[in-house]
Amino acid sequence: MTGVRLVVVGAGVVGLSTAVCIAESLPLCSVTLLAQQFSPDTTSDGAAGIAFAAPFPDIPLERQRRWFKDSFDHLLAIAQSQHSPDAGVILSSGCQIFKEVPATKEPYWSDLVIGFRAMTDHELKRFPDHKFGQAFTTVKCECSSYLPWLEERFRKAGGQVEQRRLSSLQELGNSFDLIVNCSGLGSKALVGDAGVYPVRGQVLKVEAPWLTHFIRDGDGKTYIYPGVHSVTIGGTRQEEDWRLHVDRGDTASILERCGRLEPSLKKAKVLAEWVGLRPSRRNPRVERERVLLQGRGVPVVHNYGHGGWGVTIAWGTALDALGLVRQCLKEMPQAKL
Ligand SMILES: Cc1cc2nc3c(=O)[nH]c(=O)nc-3n(C[C@H](O)[C@H](O)[C@H](O)COP(=O)(O)OP(=O)(O)OC[C@H]3O[C@@H](n4cnc5c(N)ncnc54)[C@H](O)[C@@H]3O)c2cc1C
Ligand SMILES: O=C([O-])CC(=O)C(=O)O
Repeated sequence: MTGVRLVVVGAGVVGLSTAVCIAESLPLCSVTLLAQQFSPDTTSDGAAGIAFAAPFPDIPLERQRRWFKDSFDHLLAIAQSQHSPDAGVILSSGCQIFKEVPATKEPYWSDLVIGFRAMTDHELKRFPDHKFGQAFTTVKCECSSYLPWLEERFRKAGGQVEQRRLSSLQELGNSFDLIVNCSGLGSKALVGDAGVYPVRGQVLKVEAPWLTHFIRDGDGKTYIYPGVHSVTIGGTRQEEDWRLHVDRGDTASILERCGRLEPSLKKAKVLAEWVGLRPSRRNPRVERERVLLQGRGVPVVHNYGHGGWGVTIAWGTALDALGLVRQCLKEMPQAKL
């Protein structure tokens, strides 16, 4: 065998990041990216794409910091390069505000973003319902540009692309030596993971070019994120809600809540409405196992379950997945790397 046949399942931000990391680092492997949906039809495409995260309960904070830092540094380098317009990655400054002072005033990533500080009383006067705030500069990664940009990078590294829905990993057993599963919410059925569940999110894209700074309520339900072509305003966090259609009640509630934070939004034209299902899990699953496929033990590296923070940590978890792929390859005596 001249090279290992590797397949990455899933072409959202997690799958594409993982596929690029593997194809660029392991040029002697043949890498196929297989997915039912590609950009612009993935969950990742509609995400606001702000680099921001809440901690997962059972993953050591050092590992989460590494995921955040590797991703942030990767995105920051793009935002500060000539690739920024094509890749849709920009710097974004703004604030997160809280109605009650939070127990943790500094999130674990406060020293990884730029210029993190507590807001002054003077700055908070703009938000009379809020008592505490954090100001910082982060990156905003717009996946409707970023995913096609990554896909081109993947193809340039020799990767191949196939559009197909899998009912079971068994369908891959004969064609591939190593499977990387980045199927997000699809993992619930594809690998029978009962711990995966949807958290429905609805957002609006509005025209308000005068807004340049983001505002996020610490409750995670109301946010205003100015972007390259429009402002994303949201949102909802509805657990176990599989509805993919726009809910009129949610639209009215988003406009009302965001208009209270930023009254000028009442003058903004609504350009689009969008619903996505966050691929949620108590903790993301970034680990390997061996699965019996058509009588053959095939290594599977999992990388899914990023919930509301997939754009933020995709590159970091992709590097971890690459490390797991390398471990699997070391155990294949015939593999040439
Ligand atoms: C409203 C909203 C706003 C958000 N804002 C942010 C934000 O500001 N910052 C942030 O970091 N995150 C945000 N997120 C979260 C982010 O969108 C997700 O964490 C991220 O998109 C997950 O990426 P993924 O690649 O795992 O999944 P997806 O993008 O859903 O991709 C899954 C891929 O797997 C494929 N697949 C699944 N099952 C199968 C199968 N059986 N056969 C073949 N292919 C299959 C799909 O077709 C698709 O290609 C937001 C989410 C929502 C809903
Ligand atoms: O929470 C946010 O600020 C944006 C986000 O990640 C989401 O809606 O999932």
